[in-house]
This record gives sequence, structure tokens and C-alpha cells, in this order.
Amino acid sequence: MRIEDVYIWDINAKWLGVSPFQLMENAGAGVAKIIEEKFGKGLKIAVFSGTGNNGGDGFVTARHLSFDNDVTLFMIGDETKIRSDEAKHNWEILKKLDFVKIKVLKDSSYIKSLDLSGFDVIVDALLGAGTKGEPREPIRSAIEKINEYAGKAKIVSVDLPSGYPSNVRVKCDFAVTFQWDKEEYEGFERVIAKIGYPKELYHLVGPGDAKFALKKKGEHKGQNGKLLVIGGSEDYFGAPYLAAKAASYLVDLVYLAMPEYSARRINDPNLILRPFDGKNFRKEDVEDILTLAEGVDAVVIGPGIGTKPETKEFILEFLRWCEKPVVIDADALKAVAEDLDVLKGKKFVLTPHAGEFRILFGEKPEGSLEEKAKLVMEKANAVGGTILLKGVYDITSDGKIWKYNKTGNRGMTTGGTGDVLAGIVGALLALGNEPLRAASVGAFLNGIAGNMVKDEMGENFTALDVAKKVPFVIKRVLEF
Ligand SMILES: NC(=O)C1=CN([C@@H]2O[C@H](COP(=O)(O)OP(=O)(O)OC[C@H]3O[C@@H](n4cnc5c(N)ncnc54)[C@H](O)[C@@H]3O)[C@@H](O)[C@H]2O)[C@H](O)CC1
Ligand SMILES: [K+]
Repeated sequence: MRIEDVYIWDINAKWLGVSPFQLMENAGAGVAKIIEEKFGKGLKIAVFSGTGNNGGDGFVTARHLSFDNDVTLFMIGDETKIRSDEAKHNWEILKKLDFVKIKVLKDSSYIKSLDLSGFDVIVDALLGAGTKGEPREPIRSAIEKINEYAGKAKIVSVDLPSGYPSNVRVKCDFAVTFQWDKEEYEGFERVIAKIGYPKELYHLVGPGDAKFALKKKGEHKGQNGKLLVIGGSEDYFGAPYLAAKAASYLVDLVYLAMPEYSARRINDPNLILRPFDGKNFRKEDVEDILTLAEGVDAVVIGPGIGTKPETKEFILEFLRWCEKPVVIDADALKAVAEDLDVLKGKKFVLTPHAGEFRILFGEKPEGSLEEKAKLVMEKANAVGGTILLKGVYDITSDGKIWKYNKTGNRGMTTGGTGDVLAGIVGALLALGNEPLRAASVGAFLNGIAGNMVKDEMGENFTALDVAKKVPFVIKRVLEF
């Protein structure tokens, strides 16, 4: 896993109710257990803690070890700088204990003069994943002091050798890293302790993924994405409108390309309407649509576009030449089903429900969540893109991994919520997200929007109500 995943999973764990207190308790307990398993009990142990959460893990480790060992805790730095609630909580507990000796050391020269001979084990909980740059004083002196005892005492680092990745770092015998080893970490021995993350975190999309996907927003002014929505026909005008409306809260510009006949019924100053002659899209429109697509970051094609033979031709021809990431939705899926080869080499998300999935791939997703996910993953791999299978649980795969979403409610079976979803996914693509993240987070946000509407209106609402909740959903997610 990557460090980015730690950020995402911590937020998702919190969302599932696994608190930072629980994680810290398990982290400290895990370190203590590994030390006793490897070196036995009845030892003289020094624990060095800093003021961050790595230090907090050290407080917990010290408490667990103190039951069967003689423990001294060296607090390096100012105790008023202990930041998080969970680290503070564990520090306050430690201060009440009579069987743990505590030494608070702020002064580097005093640290340099420390004599640690006699300690069998030194636990290094000075700095962890929150380290920025080379270690500063007084932490630096503590690291150098610990290193004087390399080879004499056993040195166990919590999560990382303090100072890592700089070269001023603790020379540990091993580090105890937590549950998921980070593939970026290298150059030291690692033992993994499980700290209570549920397996769901591998697959369940949550606010952590959403925050990460939305981070792309606002980094550069004027670069918050441009989206083109292509849809509408003589029979439908609402569907492309809903997709464009939902997307308009996320990106700077939304172009809405529709046949003139249905475009006449749209009147929304937030969207840039691009009407095309006639009642339905035809192959003749491809060139102009491609020109429009050149000016945007992503495209949504399909909502309300209809199934006329000339429109199918239009869709296939457009996709053959389109070079932008594209969400293929609704009736466009039926066109693509006739020639999956147009997808070769493209960056795309297919958004079928179970019926459309069968039209595309000849098989209906059935059975358990994992069975369905396996099928979605297999087909995504076969077409070389991302599939978002809509359902009670939405399943997304890029052919390598799969994610699922369970936000949403029964009220969302109302017509048009799929169009809103396609718009959100398109917007997330336009913001620069990879298709898997755009699709899975899109499903998550769409479901939260539906849940917010349900809280206010009950289960009888419309897709436009869901689309209009998008800005509130973003606000809520960013605050989480
Ligand atoms: N979910 C998890 O992965 C869990 C992680 N735990 C532990 O938490 C740490 C990360 O904690 P964090 O508070 O973010 O950072 P640190 O403790 O590593 O350090 C922050 C602390 O240090 C100061 N600081 C930063 N850089 C330097 C420097 N170069 N020199 C001196 N001081 C520095 C900064 O100002 C802060 O005060 C992770 O490693 C795990 O051990 C959880 O407890 C379990 C869940
Ligand atoms: K450490």
C-alpha cells in the first residue's frame, strides 16, 4: 500500500467508527507484544517518545510493557506540545502510573549526557509518518544517543526508524509497522502488527477516497475542470440536463451538447448549451462534437441519447476518435455493446446497471458481493477500462482492484439518479482523477446526496433534488 492509502484508510476507518484511540491502543499493544515475544519479559526497557502520534504509540507501548518489565519513558520535548487527543489521553494515563518512570527531557545537552547502559531494549517512538525534513533538536540528540547503543541494546522502532527518510535516523534492529506495510518504506527490517483496521478498508469507498478525489479541486485557479456532456434526443431532454447540472457544482465549465429539438427546453445559465441540428445525434455531428471535446478535460456520453440507428453510429464514431477520458452511460452502453473494440486504448468508465451489464458482456452479475466483484473485475480487465456496476451495492473495478459503495437508498430508484451519477463521475474525471477513483467516489457522493435528500423529504424525491444536493455533499465530505 502507499502512504496516500494510509491517509484515506484512516478517514474511512473513522467513518466506520474505528476511532484513533482504538488504533493507537492496538498499535502500542502490538509493539509491546512483539517485544515480549522476541525478547521475553522481566527486562529493563527505555521508551523514547516525541510529541506526535508516534510518541503516543510509545506511551501505550510503555503502559503495556510495564506490567511485566521495568519501564522508563523518556519524553523528548515539551509535553504541552502533545497534539492529538489520543496522545494526550495516553500521556495523562502514564503520568498517573507509579510503576513507569517518566523523564521529560527538553534540553539537548542533557540528552547527550544520558547513560542508557543497563537497558535491554530501547523503544524508539520519537518520529513516525509525520516527519518533515531532517530531525531537529532535541529529537536529533535523542536519535544520536539511541544510536550509541546500537548492537548493545535491542532497538525497536515504532512504525519507522525515527528520522526516516533522512539519513539522520535510528539504527533499529527492526521497526514494527502497522497492519499494512507501506511499499515506499525500505532500508530497514519490518515486522507488521495488526491494529484493527477491518478488511472493508481494502474495498469500501468512503469519505477518505472522496476527500482525496476532491483535493484536486482548487489547487490551481481556473483549472478546476471542463466537462462536455453529450446526450438528449427527440424523446429525452431531462437526462443530459441532470448529468450536466450535478457536474456543474464540481467543475468550472460544463458544456451541454444536445440535439436542438430537446435543447430548446433547457434554460439554465450555469450550463453552456451547444445545440446540434435536428432531433437526434447523427454521424454528421461527429466532427463538430470532436472539436468541442478538444476543449474539455472529460466527456460524458449517453444520458437520454436514444437508440436510433443513426445515433448509435454517431456514438461509435465519436468514441473511435475521442481522446479524452469518457463516461459511457445509458443508451451509449447499448451502442458500445455492438462494438466493444472502439474502447481499445481509451480511458473510460462504463456505468451499467445489471441489465446493461448483461447486454454488454452477455452475463448477469449474480451471487455474493465478492462473486459479482470478481465478474466486474474480469470484464474490466477484458475491455481495458473501468466498470461501475450500479446496484444496491455499486461495484467498481479497473480490472486490477475493486471497490464497492453502499451509500444511497431505495428512493434512488427514481428515474434520473443514474444521470446525476454519470455527471458526477465525469466531473471527477475532469478534475484529473483516475477512472477507478472517479467512478467509485462518484457512486459514494451520489449516494450521500440521495441520503441527504431522504433525510429531508422521505423516499419520494426526484433526481433533480439529488443533483442539487451535490454542493452540500462536497461540503460535508471535506469537513469530515
Ligand atoms: N493510522 C495509522 O497509521 C496510525 C498511526 N499511528 C502513529 O502515528 C504516527 C504519525 O503521527 P503524527 O502525529 O502524524 O506524526 P509523528 O508522530 O511522526 O510526528 C509529528 C511530530 O513531530 C514533529 N516533527 C515533524 N518533523 C520533525 C522533524 N524533522 N524534527 C523534529 N520534529 C519534527 C511535528 O512537529 C509533530 O509534533 C505514525 O507513524 C504511527 O506511529 C497511530 O497511533 C496508529 C494509527
Ligand atoms: K519511530
